[in-house]
Amino acid sequence: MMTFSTFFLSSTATTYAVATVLSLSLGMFVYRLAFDPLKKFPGPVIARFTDGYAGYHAIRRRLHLQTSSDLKAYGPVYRQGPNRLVFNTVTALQDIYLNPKVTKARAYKYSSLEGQENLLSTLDRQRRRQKRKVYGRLLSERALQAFEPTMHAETRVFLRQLLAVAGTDVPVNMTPLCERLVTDVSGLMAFGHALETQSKDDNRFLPRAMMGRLALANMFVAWPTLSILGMNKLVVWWNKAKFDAFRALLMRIVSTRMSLPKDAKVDYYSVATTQAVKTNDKSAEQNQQPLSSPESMKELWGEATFLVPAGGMTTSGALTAVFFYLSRNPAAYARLASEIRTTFSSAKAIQNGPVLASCTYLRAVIDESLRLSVPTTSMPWRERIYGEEAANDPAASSEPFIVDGHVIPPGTMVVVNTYCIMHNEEYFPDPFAFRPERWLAEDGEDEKTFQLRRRAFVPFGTGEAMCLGKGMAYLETSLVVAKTLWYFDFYRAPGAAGDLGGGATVKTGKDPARGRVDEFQLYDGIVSDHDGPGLVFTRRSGDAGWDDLLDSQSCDAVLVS
Ligand code: HEM
Repeated sequence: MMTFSTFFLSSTATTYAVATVLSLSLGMFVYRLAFDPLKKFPGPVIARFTDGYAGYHAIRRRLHLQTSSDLKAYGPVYRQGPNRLVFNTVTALQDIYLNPKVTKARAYKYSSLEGQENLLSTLDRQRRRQKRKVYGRLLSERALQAFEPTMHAETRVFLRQLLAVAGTDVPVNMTPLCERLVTDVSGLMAFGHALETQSKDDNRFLPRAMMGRLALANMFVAWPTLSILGMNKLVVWWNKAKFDAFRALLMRIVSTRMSLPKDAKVDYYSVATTQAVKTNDKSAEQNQQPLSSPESMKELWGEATFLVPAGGMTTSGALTAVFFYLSRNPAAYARLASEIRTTFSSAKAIQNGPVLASCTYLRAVIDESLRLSVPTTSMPWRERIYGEEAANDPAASSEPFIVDGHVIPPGTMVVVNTYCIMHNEEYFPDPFAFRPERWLAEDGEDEKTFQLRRRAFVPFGTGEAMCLGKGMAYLETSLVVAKTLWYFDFYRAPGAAGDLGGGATVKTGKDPARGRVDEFQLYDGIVSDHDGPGLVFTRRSGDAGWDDLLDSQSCDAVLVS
């Protein structure tokens, strides 16, 4: 039984605790309202006190939509968290991402769910440069040339699946189909591993598992307090079976590859190890020696958790967006189909080179789809260099950090969101309309306006963390779209199956920001998720040279249920 003295002591302790919390909260409240260096910036009141505002919308996978409507409400700069500012101009892009004294924000470290280190979560600039060098070699033009036959082979499997349903009126959900294609390409590029998700069931959980992880990572970057409170561990524990399966598969891929000689395949593994020797970098060489040690295994697995989704899920977003917009814009569809069918003489002739590059309408369709439904809606937060780096560069620290004419206080994170700037009416009039012609300068527009639009087009980011896979993404998307149009015609499926992927459907619910039926819907994540479109395929008229595909083994397309 509680004695009077223990009751008195505990109630006194409780009173002190409550009083302390209350005064700290009151102090914080007064500071945020009266003395906070960011107090002049507009924004939702709650965002002055907590990252929970952005976190809430990230959890609901609509942070890009909320950011877009907040920018309309508050103007071209607003405060999204206690130390976060969102901008939306091309000058801000330049001031932030092309400033050598600005670096990836510390919030990126929360993108690592299980403590693994990879290019995405690495903050040290020296280490990032080393890692980017390896990725740069893997994704160089020469390496892509060597890898192109693999892309063709995987695309053939994809086309065979379409062939199996062509003419049947059975609707195909393009999301799983495209995800499997790009996951297989990505697995081969990363570790020379045939995941075979297109043709077999075993590893088919992988694309969805990757998407789930990328959504969680995005949530923790938006609201780091969740991670600090250990929610990331709770999420991993709660989804143990899924995390274990994902980890086991990637570990298997990595260890299988490590058991082969490094030059057995042209992939990330061979490039990473060769790089260590070529650079004559002592530490890299030392790292290379114990490649079978757990340390290297851990490092490779960490990189795999970035590389496989970065190389795959992004391109799946691009492909599905192109299929969605083409199926809803008959004039653009007809012009592109004609371009492909008159430029090439056979499906085999569709390959990387000057002829593919001459398909300017194809490129315009891809760019307009990337603009409207960008595969990475996440916020690429940046901040001014800090810590040791800042200490070693006193000149940089003494210069003010200015974005769009605003002096940014130290420790503030700044961002331009790709979805928002690519829907900014100032650069893209009628921003939700699908108009590939924007990219062809066909409407007699002046050069200055056209160039400004190009500067605002940043689906691959800009600056020192800019995408290194841009060439691969354009090549893969161009090959798949061109070959599909070479063999087939496709249409929006009738009924509810045809609504898949657009706004104002059962899936998008009553969210007013998801009311545009002709906008391919994105679900915010480090890589944005999507579903659909639901399409019906037929063999196209004329001689498409079917022999190349007719030797097809059994196919297994993904139908809209
Ligand atoms: C349409 C497809 C793609 C889109 C829209 C896209 C978009 C992006 C964006 C926006 C970034 C910058 C992130 C930031 O600033 O924090 C990025 C970085 C990167 N992407 Fe892509 N990407 C695509 C395809 C690919 C492919 C196929 C690869 C191949 C592996 C790839 C590899 C990378 C790498 C290595 C980085 C650098 C990350 C860093 O330095 O932190 N991407 N990508």
